[in-house]
Amino acid sequence: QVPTEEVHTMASITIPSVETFGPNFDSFDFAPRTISESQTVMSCLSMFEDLGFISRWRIKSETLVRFLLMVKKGYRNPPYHNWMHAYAVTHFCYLLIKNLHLHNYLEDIELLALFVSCLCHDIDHRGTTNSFQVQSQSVLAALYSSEGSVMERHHLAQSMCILNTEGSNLFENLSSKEYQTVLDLMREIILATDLAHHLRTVKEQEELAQSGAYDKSNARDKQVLLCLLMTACDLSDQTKNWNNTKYIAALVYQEFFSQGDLEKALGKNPLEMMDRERACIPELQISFLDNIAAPVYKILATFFPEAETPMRNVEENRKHWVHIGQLLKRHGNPAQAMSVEQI
Ligand SMILES: Cc1nc2ccc(C(=O)N[C@]34C[C@H]5C[C@H](C[C@H](C5)C3)C4)cc2n2c(-c3ccccc3Cl)nnc12
Ligand SMILES: [Mg+2]
Ligand SMILES: [Zn+2]
Repeated sequence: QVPTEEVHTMASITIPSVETFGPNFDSFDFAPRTISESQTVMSCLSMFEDLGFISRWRIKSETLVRFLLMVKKGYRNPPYHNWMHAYAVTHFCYLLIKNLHLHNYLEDIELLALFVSCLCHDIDHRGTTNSFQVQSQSVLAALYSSEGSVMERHHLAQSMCILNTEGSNLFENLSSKEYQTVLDLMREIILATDLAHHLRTVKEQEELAQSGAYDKSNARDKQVLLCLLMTACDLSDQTKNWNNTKYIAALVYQEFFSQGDLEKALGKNPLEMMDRERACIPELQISFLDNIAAPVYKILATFFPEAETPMRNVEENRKHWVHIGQLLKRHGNPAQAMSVEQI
């Protein structure tokens, strides 16, 4: 539940145009984390309006405001997996819809589902991984570990709760068929944010992109594309300037190292990337870019030539990590893990 007066105030104002948030708000080079947290909900309203979702899906502004405030409140405050991450991911989805003319590849309802899934995809994240849920025998593991993607199933469940709450059901004016479709799509899309799932489907994404035979009437083709687009949004901090990328790495490894500390306290051996004593951040980030992030934006650029900028920026960021790695070798003690503050 969110304060009623805040909802009414925001719902009564006219929604500002997206230009309010910066002249190049709709460009791939725009860094959404430069928007202050106090402006994020308003700029989400502007994105919904600018994408034509409010009129197309007859969304009441009071419902939209309450939904956005409930989603934002649903996020905790770990270093990385917080509301600002969800906002940055959602902004990249806005960029994709605006710059790639996705309505030629996907139905309107699929674009709505993708955009709303970006907002909700990490709700109530605790800053720990799926394997940590199982290792620590958390409540969430008890609920979902038999199906896998423990955290993603929880993010989905939390999202459904908000949509099922009177006054924050964004889809209240959709037909029952549309309603069922958008929830089914959100389920597929949010579960696709598990990187282990992504690694199982990336080959198919690559083949579809290279075939040049994408078929908008083929349900499987659309599902494969939606998963690619969602992962592209989730990793989009890697497609911005070096300052942003460096900052994000500091946040991600704060989360990872805190989990590693917890695992050691539980008598477990953390993965190297979670262990502040062993991790070499430049090395780990170069392999994350090579094995996970860069292929996503290469495939995206194969589908959509307009998506060249994000792909080039990832390549640029990799060069910075190589340079940092060399500096560390030359000046630092290679065994000593670079502290995140030193990045
Ligand atoms: C900058 C950056 N670095 C990251 C380095 C590593 C990993 C990561 O999960 N690696 C893997 C490596 C193998 C195979 C699977 C499962 C596990 C074993 C763990 C993935 C993620 C990283 N990541 C994310 C991110 C995206 C989606 C979910 C969670 C996160 Cl944290 N967003 N930004 C970053
Ligand atoms: Mg996630
Ligand atoms: Zn995420």
